[in-house]
Amino acid sequence: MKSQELTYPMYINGKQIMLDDSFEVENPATNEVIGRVPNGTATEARRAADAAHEAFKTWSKTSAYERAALLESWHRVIDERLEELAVIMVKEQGKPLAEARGEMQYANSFVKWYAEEAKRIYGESIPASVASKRIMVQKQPVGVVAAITPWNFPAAMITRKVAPALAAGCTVVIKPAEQTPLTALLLAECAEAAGIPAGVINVVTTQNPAEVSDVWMEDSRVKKVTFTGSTPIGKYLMRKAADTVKKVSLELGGLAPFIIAEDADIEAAVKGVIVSKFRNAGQTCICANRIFVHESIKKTFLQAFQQAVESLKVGNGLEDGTEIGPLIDKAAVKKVQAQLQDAVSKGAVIHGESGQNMEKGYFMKPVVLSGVTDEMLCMKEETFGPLAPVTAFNTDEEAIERANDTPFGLAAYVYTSSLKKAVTYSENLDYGIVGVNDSAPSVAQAPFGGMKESGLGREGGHFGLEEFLEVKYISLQV
Ligand SMILES: NC(=O)c1ccc[n+]([C@@H]2O[C@H](COP(=O)([O-])OP(=O)(O)OC[C@H]3O[C@@H](n4cnc5c(N)ncnc54)[C@H](O)[C@@H]3O)[C@@H](O)[C@H]2O)c1
Ligand SMILES: N[C@@H](CC=O)C(=O)O
Repeated sequence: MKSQELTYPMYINGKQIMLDDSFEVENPATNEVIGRVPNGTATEARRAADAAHEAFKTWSKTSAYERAALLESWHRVIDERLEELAVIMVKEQGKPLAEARGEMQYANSFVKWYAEEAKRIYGESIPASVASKRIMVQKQPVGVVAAITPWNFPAAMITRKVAPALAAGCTVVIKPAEQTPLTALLLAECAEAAGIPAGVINVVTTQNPAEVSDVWMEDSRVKKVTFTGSTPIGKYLMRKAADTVKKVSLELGGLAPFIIAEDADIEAAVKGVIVSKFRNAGQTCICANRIFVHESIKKTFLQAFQQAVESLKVGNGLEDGTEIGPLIDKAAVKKVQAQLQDAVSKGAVIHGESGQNMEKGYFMKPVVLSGVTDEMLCMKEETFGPLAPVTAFNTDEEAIERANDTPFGLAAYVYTSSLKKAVTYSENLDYGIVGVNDSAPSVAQAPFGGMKESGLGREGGHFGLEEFLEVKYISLQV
């Protein structure tokens, strides 16, 4: 169904670029086309890399204070246009408006934090072994950065990369996900309004991601690729990066265990798991994917959990009170349904109403499953949807072993009232992020990222800035 077909230009070297070929952006709640964007090709990818390369020559030489001031200004403009950004995000991505506002605040917190951090890129002076020498260590920007981002957090996954890159003195070429290009383009418009010079931020929209990214991966002027998305595409980009030995940061898939120990505060655990499991309709890389509950409290937990899940309102993200929006597309719904069918065919039990679709849009009601075993697909593959599989465990050792038995290692959660258990779990879970009695750990100042096949490098905090800096050692004979 078509309603409004405004075409939004992409953004290269401070210019708005339109192409004859464009593609539709769909509202996953209504199936309406909410706009079109240019279908960029290798030509636009090259133009963007040329612009970023040229802009790097001057941007990398600006003072940290100039870059900080421009990032502060970007933060101000985003803040002024926050509601507009949140609404466009709901329309193209589907999340409830309150969550979209929350994402915009989270996204903008990276811009603010790295505006401040730009001024703290310190070098070092190291004592030399002879009196006639001085050892100096400087930090320099790596160069042009290619940023490839997913649809689930259309703003935050961009600012979490671009703000530290700019603070370090790098310039960027961005390829947003084809499902959610509008938020990215609006962020670039805000950057231009903030006075960030032409060529420093470039956005190429495309329906052919490999065509665009291949140009950047083969271009030796692009010194770094920073990617958030699925593990298979992350591995593909890592292989491609090898030819020109680019620096690589990867934020990939997860399979988060959510462990509720026998001494947990059940009410807090239910609240925590609701926040973790159903944020963005379950389409968050750190969403609880596998819920492990101690056998002794399983019955009480399941009852309270089911009751809380039944009260969640599913609907269009722009309607008041909506807590769960649609999934991003038909393929996403099919994937979750396949996991549900697989689990039921292997003996899992559905609690309450099962997850049928609504009339329009890619909606799915949240589903709670019990009697789940580790052989079921939902315990092995990232779900990315509102399916909550619950399994019981008997000892902490068993929970840790089963939680670690996966190639993924992004986020894990444990609810307990014992300090000893909190320490044992957090030290033994092979995950980059562990939330202890905390189901919402993401903040701008902390290192976000995964172990094993969940990624390489960290975003956020001073760790996130170092990913965009080279270390240069200068040996000075005086
Ligand atoms: N670890 C994190 O911080 C984090 C954050 C958000 C999402 N994710 C993960 O992202 C996945 C969901 O996002 P998705 O479905 O958009 O992932 P995806 O890998 O399909 O797409 C991510 C980006 O890669 C692009 N892409 C796809 N094929 C490509 C190719 N051949 N070459 C270059 N680029 C290509 C897409 O256009 C998009 O921009 C989940 O696995 C989720 O866990 C991880
Ligand atoms: N939601 C994550 C990003 C991955 O989906 C975050 O909390 O930053």
